[in-house]
Amino acid sequence: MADSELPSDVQPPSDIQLAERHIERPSKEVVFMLLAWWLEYSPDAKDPPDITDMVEGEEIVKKYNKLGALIVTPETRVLAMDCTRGEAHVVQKLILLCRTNGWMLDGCVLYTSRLPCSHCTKLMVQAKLKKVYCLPIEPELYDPKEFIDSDRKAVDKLYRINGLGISYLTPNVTNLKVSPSEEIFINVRTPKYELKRELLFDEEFYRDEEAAGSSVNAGKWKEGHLKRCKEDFAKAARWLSDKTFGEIPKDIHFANRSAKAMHTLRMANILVLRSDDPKTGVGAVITKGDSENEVYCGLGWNGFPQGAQHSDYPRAAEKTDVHHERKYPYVVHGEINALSNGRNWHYVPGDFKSYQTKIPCDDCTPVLYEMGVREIYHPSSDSKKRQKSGIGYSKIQEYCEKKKIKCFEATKSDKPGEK
Ligand SMILES: O=c1ccn([C@H]2C[C@H](O)[C@@H](COP(=O)(O)O)O2)c(=O)[nH]1
Repeated sequence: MADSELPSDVQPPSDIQLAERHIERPSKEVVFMLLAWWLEYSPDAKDPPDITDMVEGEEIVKKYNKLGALIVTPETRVLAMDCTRGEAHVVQKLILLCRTNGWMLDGCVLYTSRLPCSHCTKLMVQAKLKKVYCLPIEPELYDPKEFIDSDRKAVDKLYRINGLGISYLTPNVTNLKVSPSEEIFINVRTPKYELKRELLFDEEFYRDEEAAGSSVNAGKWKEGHLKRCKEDFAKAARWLSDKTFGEIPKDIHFANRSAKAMHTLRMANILVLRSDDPKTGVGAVITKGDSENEVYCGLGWNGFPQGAQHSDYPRAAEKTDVHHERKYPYVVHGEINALSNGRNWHYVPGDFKSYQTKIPCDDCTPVLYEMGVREIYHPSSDSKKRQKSGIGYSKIQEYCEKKKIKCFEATKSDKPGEK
């Protein structure tokens, strides 16, 4: 709910109360899993075509689900991410993209929305990935039913022989905050959208896995585990559909590229979950290329420098006017983190886009420009709030007027949001 919508007797928390607040942040694993899930909903995502194989003299037609996937380095940086877009399976494509760029994948972790098929798994082993996390939903290969079991056995063998770890991960969203920058999505209430994803596995599955001593789901399934997993999954699906992932509202525009741009902006909104700024979370996604072939290059959120403990730096914005006693000199901005975490940079000036949950400040605008960002997508900006902030936000206007950067503002009006 926006401040202006608060009932008159309810005061928003003061700057100091905010600064003292303990922030519940989901783990990076949870955020990566949510991103993999969200990537399945990309307007670009497409189920790959069927593959026909000969098995025991008979033709079988194998059907596959699309999925979302991220490859994450041991230092927890996202090296590559995408959804299945067409013919090639996304896991294969991402691994090959990394390898052909000369990036070693030893010890990297893969987050996928579904258990990858054997075609993808053997490449994961070959690339020396360390671990795979996926949602406990229907696997990538889903038909014919009688073949699923056989492919799972092949996948399981690949995991077991090569010591590749796999866990089903149900994102736990119990304490997730609603960030101030989520207001754009809350102002325009998203129609309730039921996620059509069902937990695949039933009691029978868990029992079989245990009996087989399978490395998939290795470990004992304790009494009550399945129940908790089901509850967590239902909660996560509800959270995704209500708070962040609802159907893209028809009345928010980004000129004529609304669906894809809104999808990426919402991805930036998921990243806000990891911000440790007590007042304003900022998420940013840097991409490259035109909308047909847009590649995700870097993800970031604002926060105190790595390794910072709660009391290491001043956390308030307005408590004092003394520069070094406020949070501003210490917080690393979302876009800067996205730029510095980015890989996939074949440096082509002018080719990059930034999707961010706040307009860029006067420090970030020139950096974005000089790093090659030429388009910025952001939610509608509240100028009253900007004036209250300890940072300036006027330079972006100047860059737009000089046609150095184009800004696209998500607006609720009938008119396209280009400025
Ligand atoms: O371009 C920008 C501008 C600001 N941020 C960050 C910096 C701070 O952590 C917050 C702003 O805090 P206020 O208390 O709302 O002034 O946003 C950023 O990441 N990128």
